[in-house]
This record gives sequence, C-alpha cells and structure tokens, in this order.
Amino acid sequence: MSYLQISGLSKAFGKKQVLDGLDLDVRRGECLVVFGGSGSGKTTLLRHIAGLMAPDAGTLRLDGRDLSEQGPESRGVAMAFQNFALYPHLSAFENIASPLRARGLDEDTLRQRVQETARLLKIEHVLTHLPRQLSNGQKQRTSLARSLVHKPPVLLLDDPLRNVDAKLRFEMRLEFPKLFKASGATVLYVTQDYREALALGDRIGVLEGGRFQQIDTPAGIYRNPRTRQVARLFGDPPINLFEVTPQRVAGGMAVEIAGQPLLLPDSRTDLAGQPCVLGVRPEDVIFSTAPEAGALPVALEAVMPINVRTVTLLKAGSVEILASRPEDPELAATRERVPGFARLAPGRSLFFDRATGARL
Ligand SMILES: Nc1ncnc2c1ncn2[C@@H]1O[C@H](COP(=O)(O)OP(=O)(O)OP(=O)(O)O)[C@@H](O)[C@H]1O
Repeated sequence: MSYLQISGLSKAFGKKQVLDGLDLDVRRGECLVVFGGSGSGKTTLLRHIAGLMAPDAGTLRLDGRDLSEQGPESRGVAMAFQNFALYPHLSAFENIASPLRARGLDEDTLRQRVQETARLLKIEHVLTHLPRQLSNGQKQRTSLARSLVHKPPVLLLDDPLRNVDAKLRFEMRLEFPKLFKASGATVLYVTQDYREALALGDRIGVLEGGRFQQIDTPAGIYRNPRTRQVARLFGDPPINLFEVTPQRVAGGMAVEIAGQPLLLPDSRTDLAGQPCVLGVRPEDVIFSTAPEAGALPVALEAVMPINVRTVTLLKAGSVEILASRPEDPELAATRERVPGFARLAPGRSLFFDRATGARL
C-alpha cells in the first residue's frame, strides 16, 4: 500500500519544465532513493513534498490525506539539506533539542529523546560541545539527529553525503540503512552517486526528463534496466554497448562484433534479424587465453586494477570486520541481519609487531 502518493506532478521554471507529470508511490517505512543527474529536479521534488513549493499541476497525498491544503509545519515531513546548518552558539545537545523545544515538549521527555537519538548516531559523548568543537562527521551526525529527534513520519534527505570526505561517506553509507529502519521514518534520499543509491535504497527511482524512468530495487535496476540510459547510469566501469543484429546460427544465436561472430549464451530467437543494442556488464565478460567455441577473438591490451566491490560489515560479538566482494546488488539490497561465518583467504593474512608495528 502506498504511503506517499504523487500523481502527475508538474513544475516549470520559466520555459524549463523540470517536473513533467511525475508519478511516485512510496511505501511506509521504506528508503526510496531519488537518483538523477545534476539539474534533473531531485531537490525540486523534495521541496514539493516538504511544502516549500507549490506544483503547477498534480497531487500529493500522505497516508491518504491531500497535502495541498497543509503548510510545511503540519505535514509531518522533515527535510535536511546538503549543508547541515547548525546553530553555532548552541551545544550539540541544544541543536538536537531545538525542534522539540519549538514543539514545547516537557524537559524530561526532551532529554530522553535527545539522548536516545544521540545514542543511535553515536554522538552521546559530544553533546556538550559547540559546533566548532565537533569534527565534520560529528556535525553531520548532529544535524541528522536534529532531523530525526522528533520522529518525523517522513524524512527527506537532500544529498547529505555530498560534501563529506570519502571515509565518512563510506561509514555513513554502512550505517544509514540500520539507522533509517531504527527511526521508523519513511525516507526519500537524494543522491547523484549510483553506488550510494545501490547501497541505501530499498528501491531506487531514476529521475530523468521530469519523470521517473524506472523505479525498482537496486538489483532490479542493475540487472534489468528498463532503458539503455538507465543501464549506463549504473555501473563503473560502465556497461559495454554494441550495435548488433542477432542471427540464428547452428548452436543458437550469434551477433557480429568487429566482423567476428560471438555466440550469445541467451537464446533470444525472437530478436533474430532485429537491429538492436547489446549491453553486457564488464563483470559478465569472461576473458580466457584458451580458445573456446563461439568466443570472440580479442587481445588483452591493458589492465587497470580498481575496486568495484560490495562491502559488508560483519560483527563477531562487538568486533567489527569489514568484508568485500565483487559488486553484488543482490547482496547490497540486504537489510536484515544475516547470521553466517567468516573465513580468511589463504595466504593473505598480514602480521605486524604489536609494539613497533613492523611487519612480521
Ligand atoms: N526556484 C527556482 N527558480 C528557477 N529555477 C529553478 C528553481 N529551483 C530550481 N530551478 C532549476 O530547476 C532545475 C532542477 O533543479 P533541482 O535543484 O531540483 O535539481 P537537482 O536534481 O536537485 O540538482 P543537483 O543534484 O545539482 O542539486 C535546475 O535547472 C534549476 O536551475
């Protein structure tokens, strides 16, 4: 059942049609990532949901209620921006408490809520600090705590990791899914980074041309992109694209690449004779030096080692272990705790001296 329902949302700025009849259904408690290039209208969409902007056409409903008559403060929607502005003269505690004070909450409940949220974000130890005494990561967490503290039913996050360093981005990406689930909020999360989208979204909406081109799970978007454009947006190195006309051959179907035949492993006989574009992800191209029937003759010209991986956080008691595997959207979509076992790859352990740090 859809919780936030947007139908036919349109918005133009002058001659520029930014949103063009956009439809979106968000389920209660899910994290929906709004993914799209710069200027595709992601922030504009969030501003409409928050009530900071009125649409030219279309309707927005939250839990069955029409939002058009409701001002920003009565919608139950919290929005956090790229630049998390903290009040410089207030402690982290008071910054987090500010939305509760504005609502006139009693002191005991307020303290309890702030503590609880700070614990969730691992900033209990810096609550007395002023913003200038906080590291960037702690500032980030403090502003997130401020967005979460009054338990908004809907949380809108506008590219919150855009301006943070790589290490913090990585840490927060690992923590966000658990944090969102613990908060109970329905989250709309804007990003331009496809890895972040794959890592965080229960579903991802690809915004282009004023509408969602596809809304699907990360694995669905990655494995079954609806268009060539969507296929190209996800994946680094990008998907290989070849203009081909599949033909029936003895043993199945084949295409011609650079004048040489390549046997297709999938029997798409319905495409025989139809000019089309073949898309193959780099991880699905298998190179070998041994000749194989139906394989395309190639030469390996260059090698570039890069890390396109799916990273997992494992816990043995309270000990955290990072593990990574080749990019794996199915695994990346895991939100539940999965019991299992960890082994070490043979011949890869490095030992260092405890006192000097020297390699043993
Ligand atoms: N208030 C406004 N007045 C005029 N044009 C606007 C206004 N707000 C947004 N735009 C234009 O609408 C388009 C979409 O802007 P928006 O900020 O929604 O994009 P975005 O997808 O969030 O981009 P980015 O990822 O770069 O933040 C842009 O071309 C922008 O210049």
